[in-house]
Amino acid sequence: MLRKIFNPARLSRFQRTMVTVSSSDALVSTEVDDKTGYATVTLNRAPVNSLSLELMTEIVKTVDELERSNIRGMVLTSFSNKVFCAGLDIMEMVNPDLDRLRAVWTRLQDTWASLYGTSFPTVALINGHAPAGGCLLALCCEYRVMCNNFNIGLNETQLGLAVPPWLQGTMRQTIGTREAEIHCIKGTMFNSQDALKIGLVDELAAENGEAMQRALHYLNTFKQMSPYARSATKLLMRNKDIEDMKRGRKEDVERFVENVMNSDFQNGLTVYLQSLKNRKNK
Ligand SMILES: CCCCC/C=C\C/C=C\CC/C=C/CC(=O)SCCNC(=O)CCNC(=O)[C@H](O)C(C)(C)COP(=O)(O)OP(=O)(O)OC[C@H]1O[C@@H](n2cnc3c(N)ncnc32)[C@H](O)[C@@H]1OP(=O)(O)O
Repeated sequence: MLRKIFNPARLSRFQRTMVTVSSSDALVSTEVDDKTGYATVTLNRAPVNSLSLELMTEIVKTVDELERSNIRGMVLTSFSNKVFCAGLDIMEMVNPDLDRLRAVWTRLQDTWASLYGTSFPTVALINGHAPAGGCLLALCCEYRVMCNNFNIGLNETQLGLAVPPWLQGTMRQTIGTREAEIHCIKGTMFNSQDALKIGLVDELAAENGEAMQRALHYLNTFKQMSPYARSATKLLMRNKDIEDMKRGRKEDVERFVENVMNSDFQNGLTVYLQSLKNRKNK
C-alpha cells in the first residue's frame, strides 16, 4: 500500500507551507531554507554521532516532522568534519539491559524505514567516516556526496555482527547484487575514491562547501517536477522493502539480541573497544 502520497490535502499544503523545524534537543538540528524549501539536518552527538537510542529517536522524530511540513528536499550531514556517523553506539551493546537492547534495534529499524521512505528527495552529505550504521544512514538517502579521504562501508561482519536482510537489500539496490554479497560478507570498508568507483556514493567533493553545492544541485533537479509524480515513483519502488522489513521485524530483533548476547560477541566487543582506545593513544 502506498503511504503518504495519495493525500490531496497534503499536496495542496505543499504549495504554501514552509515551516522551520527544530528538534527539541541538541542531538539533531534542522534548518529549513524558506526560499528553496530545503532542510539541512545535522547530526549533533559528539564525539562521533554514534547511534544511541536517543539519537535514533530524534532522527525519526525529525524526519516525521519534516514529512508533515512538506519540505522540498533534505540534506543529512554531521556537525563534525571527521565523522559522519560511527554506527550503532557500541556501548548500547556492552552487557545491555535486554529491553533497551530490543528498543535500540527496533529504533534502528524505524530509522531505516523513515529515512528510506521519505516522500521528499534526500541527500547524504558524508563529511566524515561512515562505518556500519553510518553507512546505513547514507544508503537510506537517494543520493550520496562524500568528501575525500574518509571511509564508508558495512563492516558489521568484521565486528561479529550479521547484516540484516533489509540492509542487505539497500546495499544490493545501490551497488548491485554481486558486489553487495561480496562486500557485506567481507565487511569491506571503502575509501572515498573506491566508494565512488563501486557506486556506493554518487559524487566526491574536496570539502564541505563543495559537497553542499553538489547536494543542492541534486535537489534542484526536481525543481520543475511534479512532487506527486516524483514521490509516487520513489515510494512505489521502496515501499515493498519497508513492508517486508516490518513483517519480519520481531524475528529480526530477536536475531540481533541473540547475536549481541552471545559470549563470544561480548568478549570480542571488549577487545574491539580497547583497540579503539589503543589506536587513539598511539
Ligand atoms: C540476519 C541477522 C540479524 C542480526 C542482526 C545483527 C546485527 C546487525 C548488523 C548490522 C546492521 C547495522 C548495525 C550496525 C552495527 C554497528 O553500527 S556497530 C558500530 C560499528 N562502528 C564502528 O566499528 C566504528 C568504530 N569507530 C571508529 O572506527 C572510529 O572511532 C572512527 C569512527 C573512524 C572515528 O575515529 P576518530 O579517530 O575520529 O575517533 P576515535 O576513534 O578516537 O573515537 C572517539 C571516541 O568515540 C568512541 N567511539 C567510536 N565509535 C564508537 C561507536 N560506534 N560507539 C560508541 N563509541 C564510539 C571511541 O571509543 C572514542 O571514545 P573515547 O576513547 O572514550 O574518547
